[in-house]
Amino acid sequence: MSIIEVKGLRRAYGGRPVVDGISFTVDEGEIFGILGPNGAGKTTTVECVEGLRVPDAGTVRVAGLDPIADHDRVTRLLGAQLQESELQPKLTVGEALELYSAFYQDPADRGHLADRLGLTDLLGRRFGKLSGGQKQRLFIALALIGNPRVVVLDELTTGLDPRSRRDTWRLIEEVRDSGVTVLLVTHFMEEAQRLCDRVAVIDRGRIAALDTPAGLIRGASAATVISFTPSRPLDPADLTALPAVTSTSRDRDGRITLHGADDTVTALLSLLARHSVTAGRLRVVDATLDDAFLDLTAGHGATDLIDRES
Ligand SMILES: Nc1ncnc2c1ncn2[C@@H]1O[C@H](COP(=O)(O)OP(=O)(O)OP(=O)(O)O)[C@@H](O)[C@H]1O
Repeated sequence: MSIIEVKGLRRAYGGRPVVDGISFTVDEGEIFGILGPNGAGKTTTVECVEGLRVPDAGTVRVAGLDPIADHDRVTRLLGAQLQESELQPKLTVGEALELYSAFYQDPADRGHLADRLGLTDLLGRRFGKLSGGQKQRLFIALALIGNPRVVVLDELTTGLDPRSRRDTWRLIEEVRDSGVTVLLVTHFMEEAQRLCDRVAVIDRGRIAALDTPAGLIRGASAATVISFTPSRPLDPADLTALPAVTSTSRDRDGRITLHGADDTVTALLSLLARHSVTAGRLRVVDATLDDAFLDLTAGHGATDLIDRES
């Protein structure tokens, strides 16, 4: 069953459309990812879902409610991650939890929430003294304090070191496992691949693709990446003529990389046999969500988005 429905959403700033007819639904209990290059319209989209921005056109429903007309009811069932600047540096973790729980009629048990998010030992610590990972844990706790059915997390792990990011992923999975639907905006492909049940790739205000991470990879024009160093030079025309090849490149050392499909591998092996060429350090790997993303958003600021850890 869908808990979020977005249909034909449009929003312009100063006459410039930044969200240009976006439609998607999020099923209850899934982690739904929103990916896209900088400025693609991701935050504007989720802010319309949260009722923080008024759409110019289209409809948004959260559990059947209009986030603008039914703002109070939507606020009670949707938890949004705060931005760092929204908390006073002198506020302690315990005070922040107390303050935010006062906004709800039936808040979550603060002690239990602090325990679950590893904040119990930090209750007396001021917000300004927390590490990046500790702040993110507090933001997740504050997003959950009203016992929401949906949480919206917008670039939650940006700026975290790899270990804190992985710890945060585990927490997000636990949140989902507790029955809460997660709408996750991220720039990290590895994060989307690991966490998301489905992903919408937004490019220039429109949905470029919507599928499971595996489906997006399969749908990429080059699902297989082949690299090898031939024992003798090969005719580039023979390589580009291989079935399903979408790109070929050769580096300074003569190593060749082909993007293609399973058929490309078989045909390449026949080509090499026919020319009595051996393939040094032959590697055949599946494309990643990075490859699919770059394919879908070619040339639109996408290079900013590659997970640099990988
Ligand atoms: N209040 C505003 N007034 C004018 N332009 C805005 C406003 N908010 C956002 N924009 C512009 O709208 C476009 C989409 O912004 P949005 O924040 O939705 O993109 P995004 O995909 O979340 O980007 P990023 O990945 O960089 O956070 C950008 O060009 C942005 O500069």
